[in-house]
Amino acid sequence: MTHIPHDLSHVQSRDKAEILAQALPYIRQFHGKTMVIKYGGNAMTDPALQQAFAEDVVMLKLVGINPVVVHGGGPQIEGLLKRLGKQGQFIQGMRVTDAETMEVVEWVLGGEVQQDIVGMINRAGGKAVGLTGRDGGLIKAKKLKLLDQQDPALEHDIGQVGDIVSIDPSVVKSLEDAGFIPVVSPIGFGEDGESYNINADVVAARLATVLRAEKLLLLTNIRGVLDKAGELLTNLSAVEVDALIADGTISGGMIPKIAGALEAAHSGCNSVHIIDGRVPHAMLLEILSEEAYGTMIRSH
Ligand SMILES: Nc1ncnc2c1ncn2[C@@H]1O[C@H](COP(=O)(O)OP(=O)(O)O)[C@@H](O)[C@H]1O
Ligand SMILES: CC(=O)N[C@@H](CCC(=O)OP(=O)(O)O)C(=O)O
Repeated sequence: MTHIPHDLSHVQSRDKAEILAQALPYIRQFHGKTMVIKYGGNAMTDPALQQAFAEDVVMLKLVGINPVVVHGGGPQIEGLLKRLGKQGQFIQGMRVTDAETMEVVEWVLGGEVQQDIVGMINRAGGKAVGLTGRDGGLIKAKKLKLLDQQDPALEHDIGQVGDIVSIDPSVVKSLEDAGFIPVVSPIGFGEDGESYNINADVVAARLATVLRAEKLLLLTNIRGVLDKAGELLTNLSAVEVDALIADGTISGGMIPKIAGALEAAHSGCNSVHIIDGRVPHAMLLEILSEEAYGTMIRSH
């Protein structure tokens, strides 16, 4: 065992106390505010990180902040599709969703993944409640028209992928007010009750807008948005994002993420960040300390 000299352990506990004390102004500033946290499927693969995530969510609630979790589950959907002998296909970061894939999406997101997260938060001492877009009429959707990025006259048919028509946040607000932590699966419902698969970043961004959330945090499996040389871009505006998409620096799953982030920033969400969910307690550090993490998306 390493011996810690008395004076050094003293310094360490003083540092710890300072870190805790630093949180006070943030707790005061954010008390009573709503924060939407997108928990990406890639960020939830490690059990120790899952535990840290659940503890952070409970901690936020206990200090008077209202976290609303929107979860993904892309890799988990991919896993079940593979077992069924199907190969997933994506266009502009959106999964091509035929009827069978839609069934898998509903099982995996609305069932397994949602209930895992609800269970983890509850074991950490919170009171989480799982919702899909059907519950309380939360997410109304219609079929997404996906236009080709190069030729907008060309439309891609990607099946049952949803475009959000409206969000009725009353069920989320009632749960928040009653002390619960809503955990939302990104599944929307159409006029005839048909289900739609919606990218979780898009749902998180729209929910943050409708709830007038103080913050939108998108937890993913990368440090933030990177440039061509792999360097972290610490903050980005719409004009800069357009250029990065046009030259191919931003691609795949980062496209809906950044589009959602921009939408939320434009619609008045005070701060929007893409952060690394692989860092233990990344969310807590971003919210309750002066450190800046990941990429901040600016509205101008
Ligand atoms: N410029 C970029 N900077 C960072 N990641 C990028 C960029 N362009 C594409 N990506 C990809 O986007 C991925 C994050 O999106 P995604 O896989 O959908 O994550 P999540 O499951 O968290 O939503 C990264 O792991 C990376 O592979
Ligand atoms: C239309 C579409 O692409 N839907 C996503 C929904 C899950 C998701 O967004 O998961 P991540 O956040 O882990 O990527 C999908 O089927 O993978």
